[in-house]
Amino acid sequence: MAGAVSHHALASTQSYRWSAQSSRFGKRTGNVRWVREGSRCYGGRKLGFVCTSGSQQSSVVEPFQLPSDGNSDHTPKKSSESALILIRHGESLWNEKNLFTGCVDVPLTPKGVEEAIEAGKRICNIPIDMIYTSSLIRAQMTAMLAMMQHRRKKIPIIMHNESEQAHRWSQIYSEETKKQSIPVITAWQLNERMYGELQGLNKQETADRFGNEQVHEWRRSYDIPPPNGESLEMCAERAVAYFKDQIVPQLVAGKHVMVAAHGNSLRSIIMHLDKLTSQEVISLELSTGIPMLYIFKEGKFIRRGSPVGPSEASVYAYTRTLSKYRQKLDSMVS
Ligand SMILES: O=C(O)[C@@H](CO)OP(=O)(O)O
Repeated sequence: MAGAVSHHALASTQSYRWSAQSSRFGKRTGNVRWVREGSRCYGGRKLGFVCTSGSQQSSVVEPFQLPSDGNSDHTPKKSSESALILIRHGESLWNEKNLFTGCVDVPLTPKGVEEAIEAGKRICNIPIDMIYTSSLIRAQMTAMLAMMQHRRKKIPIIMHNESEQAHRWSQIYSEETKKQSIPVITAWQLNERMYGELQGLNKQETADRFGNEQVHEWRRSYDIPPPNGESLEMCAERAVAYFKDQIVPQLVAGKHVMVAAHGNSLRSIIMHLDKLTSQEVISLELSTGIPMLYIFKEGKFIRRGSPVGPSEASVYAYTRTLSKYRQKLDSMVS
């Protein structure tokens, strides 16, 4: 293995995990509410805190610098609220085998398919106008499977803009059909962090060889890259830039967006949204197939946690747009 990687002592011993569970025993770290889940051992350290959903767990994130590209579509509508759903793909065949995956394009396991379907049920009442995925099949499968559960029954369609011909050849010529479709934009910038020379290695065997602390540092530190791979900081440079340049303008224009991506590309985006420090992000863990909801309103992102189920009152009670959308879906089926 090439590349000497410096060894830093791990400063944080807490783990933060998005989950659908709730608990009364919370503590606040900055603008984020963290709730103890229990504990488990990782690399000899006690870990185990959960960041939960529910109205008490909302946090308001400082307003973004809105892009000033002169596009009037991006003018914030005062009354508009947009939903932003972030979802890590379901379990992949290499998650199951405990292999470093990074940018290797591996499909979902049957369990990963189930997770994506379950995630879809949890968000089936939340409006979605546009979907962004990485260019990797596990994120795309997750988005498609989740959308099959959506009550609006729009069909997600991958937009092929890689060449003028691909764009032209994938056009739809019916306005009515377009209205029943959801554009899916694939972007390499949302790909998993490139794991360099760890890709394809077994995580446990790598820890046995290099030590738990070294491997934890490669996996979770902010600015230390694995050998010839990307650090979280390097991953954030492309993923957060893409989020700001391409996705925020859609939210500002009032579009509801789902982003299906990866553990580390989403960690970098959540770090940005929740203003986590480089120490706090070490402990942010995302489970496969758990959808996370933010509301974008008046230039601010409000964390809504992970919807536990399709009818979870707190998700819909909170925003007028979401509750109206759900009422509309209810009236369409009755
Ligand atoms: O192998 C990977 O690409 C990632 C995500 O599965 O692993 P880690 O948990 O180390 O971020």
